[in-house]
Amino acid sequence: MSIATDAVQSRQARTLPLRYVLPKLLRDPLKAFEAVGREANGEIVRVNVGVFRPYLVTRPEHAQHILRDKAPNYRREGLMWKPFTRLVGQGLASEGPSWAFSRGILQSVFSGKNINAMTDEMSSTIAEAVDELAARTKEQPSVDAVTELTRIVHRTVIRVFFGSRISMADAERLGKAIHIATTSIGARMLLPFAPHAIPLPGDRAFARAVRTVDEIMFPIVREARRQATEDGDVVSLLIRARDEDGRSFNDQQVRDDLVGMFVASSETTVTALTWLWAAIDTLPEVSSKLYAEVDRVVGEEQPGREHLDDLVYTKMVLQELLRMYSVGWIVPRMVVDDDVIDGVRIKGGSILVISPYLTHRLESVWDDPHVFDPERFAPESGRDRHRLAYLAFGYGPHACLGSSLFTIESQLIVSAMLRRFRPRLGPGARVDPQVRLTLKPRNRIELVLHPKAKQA
Ligand code: HEM
Repeated sequence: MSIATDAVQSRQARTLPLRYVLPKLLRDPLKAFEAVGREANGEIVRVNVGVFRPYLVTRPEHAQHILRDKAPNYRREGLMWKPFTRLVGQGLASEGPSWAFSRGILQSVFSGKNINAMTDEMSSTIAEAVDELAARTKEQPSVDAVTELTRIVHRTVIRVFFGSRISMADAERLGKAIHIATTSIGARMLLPFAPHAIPLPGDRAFARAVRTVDEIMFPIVREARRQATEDGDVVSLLIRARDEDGRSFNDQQVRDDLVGMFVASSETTVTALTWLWAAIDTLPEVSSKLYAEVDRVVGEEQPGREHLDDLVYTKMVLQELLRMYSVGWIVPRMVVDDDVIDGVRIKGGSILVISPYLTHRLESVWDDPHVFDPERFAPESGRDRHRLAYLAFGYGPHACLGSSLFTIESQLIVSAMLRRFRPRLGPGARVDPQVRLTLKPRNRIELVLHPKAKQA
């Protein structure tokens, strides 16, 4: 389908009124969001949520217009990003030349042979962490999924990012400080117009957490620059990296983008892997196929680079997981100049939200979208789908830089866990998504790590 952009024949977007949205929004925000998606039915609408009326975009063709064809007109900035830059600086979370510089450097670091070296580091770290978990849960197999997956993912990310440049104690402090910073920022993001002179809940915790991050990060970066080694940890890679014009990062930029990547990579991965066990718990056909693949491909070995190509079904399950539980459930943009998309006028200066969560539930795009079915991602299927039918990692100039790292890390974590356990949800565990910066489980998810029987 081509997108008509003719201003003369254009019309206003239909607005879904506050009285329609608000009661549902208060009862259950995600259900309300789904109801809004059904009502919009692929059309571009404005959603009246009181203080502002963002455009909501769900159709793949419309998303392509925004994320790729006219990307410069839809900037990933806006008031809601401002507080975030105090934690991650002016590189990745900004737009324009400083973002392009960061993106160029990071793209060169997170590619090709560096990813292979990172995979080897991840493989041994994950195996160690899961073996420790197995030893700890011998007597008491019931655990909190988020706590244990956070342990595994943080340890892995910290090893890949810092190598041996950080002590265990500082690694733990850093993980905690970044967690506090990202969770205490909520009020500022919800009230983007509030001046900084007016204190908001979370401000002090946020400022303390950022100070802790700086106290840990700057000495590591300075020491790595002084030593100038050829090591493969991300700190060293960032210090050595050059963009196309031969420019390199200063210490502040290394610190900022490391923190940015840590934030982008940790919570997303933990949340996705928490959903996994919940999603397959009631689907014996999916789980037994997954177990059989891991048993056949990995068996008793330590999951590593050599197994990845054969963990095909595991990868399909992860793709389907991010279709149904799109951790990045909305992708917001600021509209720069007036535009017309498919006959609908879009006003410059307004906010527009693309929703992977809703795109992934469009009946016109996906067969039985509410059914968890990894076969949609079988190597031979899905050829007739629009490229942007699947938006889990965004698209265009801002597309996720960590999608391959996520897939590799998750294939390794899932297979390392299935080498030791048959995880099941605890009795009475409820799986209820909650909308935050990412789509998270509302309640504690208890996992029972039944030990896997030894293979004959
Ligand atoms: C479940 C895992 C993940 C999901 C669902 C996810 C999703 C996304 C999405 C939707 C975007 C696009 C945002 C936009 O267009 O505004 C994005 C951007 C980004 N992601 Fe991920 N991501 C994941 C894991 C990772 C990992 C592991 C890393 C790093 C190692 C990472 C690094 C980034 C970065 C740096 C960007 C910003 C790129 C830019 O603005 O140029 N992500 N991610």
